[in-house]
Amino acid sequence: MTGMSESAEKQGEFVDRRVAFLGVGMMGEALLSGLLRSGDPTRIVVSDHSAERQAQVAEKYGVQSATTAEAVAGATTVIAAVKPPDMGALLDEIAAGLEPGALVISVAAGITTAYLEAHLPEGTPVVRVMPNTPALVGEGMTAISPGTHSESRHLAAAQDLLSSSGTVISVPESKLDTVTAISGSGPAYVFYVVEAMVEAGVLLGLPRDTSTELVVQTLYGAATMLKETGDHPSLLRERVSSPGGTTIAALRQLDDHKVRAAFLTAMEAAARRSAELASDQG
Ligand SMILES: NC(=O)C1=CN([C@@H]2O[C@H](COP(=O)(O)OP(=O)(O)OC[C@H]3O[C@@H](n4cnc5c(N)ncnc54)[C@H](OP(=O)(O)O)[C@@H]3O)[C@@H](O)[C@H]2O)C=CC1
Ligand SMILES: O=C(O)[C@@H]1CCC=N1
Repeated sequence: MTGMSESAEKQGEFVDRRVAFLGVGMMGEALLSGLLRSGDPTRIVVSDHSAERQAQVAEKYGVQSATTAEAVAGATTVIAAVKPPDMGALLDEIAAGLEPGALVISVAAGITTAYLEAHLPEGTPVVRVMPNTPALVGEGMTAISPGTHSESRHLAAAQDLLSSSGTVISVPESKLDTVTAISGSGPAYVFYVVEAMVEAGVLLGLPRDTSTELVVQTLYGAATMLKETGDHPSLLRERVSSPGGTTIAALRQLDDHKVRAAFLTAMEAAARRSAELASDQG
């Protein structure tokens, strides 16, 4: 520990010395990759049920690899990135080995802070977060909510850690199932739309790589316009739709096929499923 972090710790700040990732599947790897954009690989350790996966990720990112117990020993922050049904067993496995004062961050959909706290030693600070996979390229969207024993310094530490992988906002935990439905699962809806548009290009006779380039750059350009101008999407859509033109002809078909309603129903289903995942764990 440096002299500077010692004095920060004495002043009651949360000093993050070692971060353990438990579970480095799709989401764990995305967050790890984001964290390494500003973090020091020597203070990160990864562990996974799959020894092959653990070794592969450790080698790719130049971080330490360890068993779950070894990873947790000495960790000031533990990031639990296993599937919701695996969370209870993981928490029970690590509870006894957690360092006093260690912060536990869970990324699992639906798993509440109350559930996390019930499986960890009394007083453990926990933060429930809902990230998304664009964290892999530093463009993630993460919402965070504190548990009962999480103080502002813990929330700030979680925010600091996750901000290297993109934007971070704080929301009440009651909103996290909705966040999961919108931004957590959101990249999948976007990829689905991209697939459909690429297929349309192929149907209309374009080579697949040309169609893909057209769609991906269009998506990137449209997202950048939304972000940089701050204009309402309806306004931006209207600017593309010439009277009697091509765009309005297509949009009419999307309305006829109730695509907007389908999106609303789909995201309601995702939010409902997130809430069910909590009750599935008892
Ligand atoms: N994928 C996404 O876009 C997002 C996922 N999430 C959340 O992230 C979590 C992980 O999802 P995702 O990365 O997609 O899932 P993955 O299945 O890709 O990754 C989970 C990894 O954890 C391993 N694992 C299971 N139990 C343990 C354990 N006790 N100790 C160490 N490793 C373990 C699994 O190994 P094995 O397969 O061998 O069991 C697997 O390699 C989920 O809770 C999900 O809700 C949140 C936001 C977005
Ligand atoms: O599909 C899931 O359950 C996870 C949570 C959000 C994105 N992927």
